[in-house]
Amino acid sequence: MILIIVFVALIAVLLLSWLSLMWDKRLTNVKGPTPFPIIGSGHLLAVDSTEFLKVLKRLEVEYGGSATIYLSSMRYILTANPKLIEGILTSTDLLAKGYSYNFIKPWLGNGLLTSEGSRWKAHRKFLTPAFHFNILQNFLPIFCKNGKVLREKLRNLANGSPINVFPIIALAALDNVTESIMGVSVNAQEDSESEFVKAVEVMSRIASMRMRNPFVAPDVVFNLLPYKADQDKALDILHSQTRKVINARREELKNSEITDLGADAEIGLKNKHAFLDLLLLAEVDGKKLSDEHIREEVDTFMFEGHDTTTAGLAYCVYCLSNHEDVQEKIFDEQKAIFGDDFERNPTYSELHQMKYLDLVIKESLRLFPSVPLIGREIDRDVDIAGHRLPKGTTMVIDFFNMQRNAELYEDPLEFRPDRFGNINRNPFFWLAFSAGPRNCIGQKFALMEMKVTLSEIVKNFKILPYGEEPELGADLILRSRNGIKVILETR
Ligand code: HEM
Repeated sequence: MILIIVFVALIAVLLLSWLSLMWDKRLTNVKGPTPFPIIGSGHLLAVDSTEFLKVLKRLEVEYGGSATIYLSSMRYILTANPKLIEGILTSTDLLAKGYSYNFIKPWLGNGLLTSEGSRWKAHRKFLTPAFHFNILQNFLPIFCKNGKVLREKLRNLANGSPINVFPIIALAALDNVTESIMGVSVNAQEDSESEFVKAVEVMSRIASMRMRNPFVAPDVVFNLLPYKADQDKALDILHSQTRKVINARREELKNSEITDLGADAEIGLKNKHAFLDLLLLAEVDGKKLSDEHIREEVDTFMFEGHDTTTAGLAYCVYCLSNHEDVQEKIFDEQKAIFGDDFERNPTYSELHQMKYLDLVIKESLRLFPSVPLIGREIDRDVDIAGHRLPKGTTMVIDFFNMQRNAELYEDPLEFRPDRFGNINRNPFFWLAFSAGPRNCIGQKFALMEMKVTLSEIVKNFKILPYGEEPELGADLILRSRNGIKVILETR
C-alpha cells in the first residue's frame, strides 16, 4: 500500500513539475530544448568547465542565437544575439545582476560590481572621477615599475622551456592593483607565498567552483563543507588587510587635517592614494561613506582589477606566440617611440601613440574576452529585438561566442589585429568591457596596464609558440585548464 502511495505521489510531482514547465515555456517566444520534469535541462549543462562554452554555442546555434533553458524550474535565456545583447546592456533599468554573483558577495559585499538600485547608482556616479585620466596618470609609474620586475622574472625563465605565463602575470597584476587602488604594495611578485596572495587565490577558486557546480552552490550545502572554513580564513585575511589600509590612510588624512576633497576633486586627487582618498573624503547624499562600504568598494576593485587584466595579458601573449609578424610590428612601433632607449618609461601620451598595440589588444580580447559571460535579472516583462523576456528570467549573455560568430567577423577564429584598422564596426559586436550603464568602469585603467606590460615584454623577448592550445573554461573569468604556455627568447 505504502509503495502505491509513494508511486502515485511521485507521478503527481512529476506531472505537476512537467505541467508547470510547459506553462512557463509559453511565456517566452525564445525556443529551447524540451525540459524534463524536476531537472529541467540541467543535464545538458552538467558538463566539465571546458565543455561549458561549447554547449552554450551548440544551444545558441540550434535555436537561432538565443535559447531558453531550465535549471530545475529556474528559467534562463542564453544569448549571443548582438541585437538582444545591445537592447539589454543599453537599457537604463535592466541593471540587476544574476544569481551567480552571490558567490562573490562574502568577499565583495555590495560593492559596485554586485550592488543594485540606488546604492549602485550613487556609487557609480561618485567613483567615475577616480578613473579620469588625471588620476590614471598617477598609476603609470606603478605599472612601469612592476612591468620591469615581471621582465626580470621572465628573463630567468627564458631558457627554451615552456612557461605557463598566467600565474606569473597574475602576481604582477596583483601588485599593480593593490598599489594603485590601496596605495600600498603587497609585493606579490617578490613574495608569492604571502598569505594575502594565497587568500586571493582561495577566494577566486571557491567562488568559481560554486558558480560551476550547482551541488555545492546553495549556502545550506556549502556551509557544511570544508570549503566554508577555507573561505572564512581567506576572508579574514583579505578583509583585515583592507581595513588596516583604510584605517592607516584615515589616520594620515586626520593628521594632515584633510577633511574634504577640495573644490576640484579630479585635480585634488593627484597622489598615490587617489582612489582611497576619494572613498574616504567624498560624500554621497551629503554623508561620508561608512567604513564597511569603503571596504566593499576597495575589495571590489581589487578583485575586478586583477584576474581580468591577468587573463587579458596572458591570452594576448599566447596570441603573439603564434604570430611573429604581429610581434615585429609591435616591436617596430616601440622602436619608433623609444629609439634605442628601451629602459625609459613611457609617458602617458606615448601610450596613446601605441596604436598598433591597441589593435592587438582589441583582437586578443575579441578571441579571449577575460569576462566571457555576464548575467542579468529581468525584473519586469519586456520585449527586446523581438524576444519576449518574462519577469524572473536570468539572462546569460555570452560575449565569448558572440565575438567568435562568423556572421560578425570574417574567419572569426583567425587572430588578425588589422581587422579593427579602418573599419567602422557596430560597437556592440565587441563587448570585452561590456557596454551601457554597467560597463567596465576600469577599462582605461586596464588598457593602460596592458599596454605598459606588453610593451615591456615585446621590447625584451621574442615569444615563441609551445604548440599547446589553451583548454578554455568559463569561470569568473576565462580560464585555461592546461595553463597558457609559451616559450621566451631574450632579444
Ligand atoms: C582586461 C581587463 C578587464 C576586462 C576585460 C573587464 C571586463 C568587465 C566586464 C565585462 C564588466 C561587466 C560585468 C558585468 O556586467 O557583470 C566589468 C565590470 C566592472 N569592472 Fe572590469 N574589466 C577589466 C578590468 C577592470 C579593472 C582593471 C577594474 C578596476 C581597477 C575593473 C573594475 C570593474 C568594476 C568595478 C565593474 C563593475 C561596474 C558596474 O557594475 O558598475 N575592471 N568589467
